[in-house]
Amino acid sequence: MSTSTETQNAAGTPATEGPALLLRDVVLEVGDGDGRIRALDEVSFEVAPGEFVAVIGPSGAGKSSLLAVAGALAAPTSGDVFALGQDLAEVRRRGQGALARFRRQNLGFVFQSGNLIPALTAADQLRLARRLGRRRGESTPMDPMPLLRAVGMEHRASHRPGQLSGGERQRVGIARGLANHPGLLLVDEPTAALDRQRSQDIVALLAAQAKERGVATVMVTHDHDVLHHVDRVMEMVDGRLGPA
Ligand SMILES: Nc1ncnc2c1ncn2[C@@H]1O[C@H](COP(=O)(O)OP(=O)(O)OP(=O)(O)O)[C@@H](O)[C@H]1O
Repeated sequence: MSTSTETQNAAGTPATEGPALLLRDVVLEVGDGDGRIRALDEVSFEVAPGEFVAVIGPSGAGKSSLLAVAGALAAPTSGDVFALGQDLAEVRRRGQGALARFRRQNLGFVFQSGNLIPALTAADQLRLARRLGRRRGESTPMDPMPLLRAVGMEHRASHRPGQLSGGERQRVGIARGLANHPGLLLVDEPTAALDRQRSQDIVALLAAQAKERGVATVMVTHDHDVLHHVDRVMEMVDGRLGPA
């Protein structure tokens, strides 16, 4: 079910007047028995449509856990998570299939080193993502070229990941993350495998896409040199999130 403010745009993506991501008093406990810890400790967090937020913090602070909860990959122990106006607990109650569909159709993920499928060309990475995220009644094959052009990779459309540089793979990974017109893009350490200049280019690209497409973007990073590209920096320490 959706919140009362929700409408559907032409692409079928839920569009809300409220935040693209809302976490309220979220606790995530992980591990067993005595080893049980709070990876997220009463986290409250809002991201507006088109806003680009960086999350920094030491190793083990809970940054990946935050992305997992926001991306419907992990259920919080307590607290509420709304993505694009949808209560993820409610989507989860409809079953794993509904949850996976919601994720594929509405959320985008970008991983550390692109995480591309080795056998597919850059264009086919996007086509596959689009197919997997397609909504009922949508059948038109996707033209991957506009998106590849947007990330400066049109000239590499028929290259496979093994024929691309680290920065190029990351660009294709970003294009793939945007293939289903997500309202929320979750990005995990996008510059980990890149040199300084490429890191700047990639994060500038994410910032431009957030603004052009109105996609709320949450980026976990250790790279303090790229923070001038984002709208807001949050810091995670021992499972607690606050302004940096
Ligand atoms: N499945 C799990 N079982 C037990 N402990 C876990 C599990 N997942 C995460 N943790 C613990 O939860 C805490 C938060 O982990 P998380 O991966 O979210 O941190 P992080 O800030 O992303 O770290 P890094 O920057 O090193 O990737 C850590 O102490 C981690 O060891």
